[in-house]
Amino acid sequence: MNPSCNLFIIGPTGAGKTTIGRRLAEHYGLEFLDLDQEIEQLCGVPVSRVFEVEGEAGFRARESQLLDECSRRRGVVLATGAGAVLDPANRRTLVERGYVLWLQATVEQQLERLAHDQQRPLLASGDRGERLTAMAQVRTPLYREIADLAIPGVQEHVHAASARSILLIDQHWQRQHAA
Ligand SMILES: Nc1ncnc2c1ncn2[C@@H]1O[C@H](COP(=O)(O)OP(=O)(O)O)[C@@H](O)[C@H]1O
Ligand SMILES: O=C(O)C1=C[C@@H](OP(=O)(O)O)[C@@H](O)[C@H](O)C1
Ligand SMILES: [Mg+2]
Repeated sequence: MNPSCNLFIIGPTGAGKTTIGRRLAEHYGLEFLDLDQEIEQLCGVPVSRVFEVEGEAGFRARESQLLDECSRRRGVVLATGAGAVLDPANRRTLVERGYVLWLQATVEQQLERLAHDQQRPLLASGDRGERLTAMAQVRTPLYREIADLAIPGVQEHVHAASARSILLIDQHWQRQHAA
């Protein structure tokens, strides 16, 4: 991977954007940034508190602002939040400023991985399976629209998922440069 290139990670909540993104950054010698963590640093409170105080609209405005700032850097792996693709301007930013990697996950995988997680405000109430299914209906076409490469969600450990992602990225990268 070209060290001046940015790698942007998109995909549904619980797909592993934060966890695997960090490992990809280590592997490629790039800096790791997580959009939610950038928002938490700026606001000094967890994302769930930003939703409580400013509502989803307030959170989205901060997300767009920080996406613009982070994506101007070079040589970063940036894990986005699952809803960052909802804004057309964010989608343009991602396409124009880096290589977009879509980590996929089924609703069953999401439910299992997030079973004990209370940090995702959009999953705090209601039936989680229904909410995740409804989110997927809206967001999957948007992920598809901007992804350079999709990594299928497979039942495996984080370590294996990271190694498989690296293999697929390298193959895709080599094909692009051979062409
Ligand atoms: N490919 C994977 N296989 C198994 N567990 C995973 C995988 N990716 C992530 N996880 C686990 O799922 C949880 C959510 O992962 P996270 O990286 O926060 O997802 P995201 O940032 O996409 O919402 C974490 O506990 C993480 O260890
Ligand atoms: O689905 C969403 O819109 C959100 C996903 C979260 O990130 P993850 O994808 O890391 O869970 C976080 O940005 C916020 O809670 C909103
Ligand atoms: Mg995350």
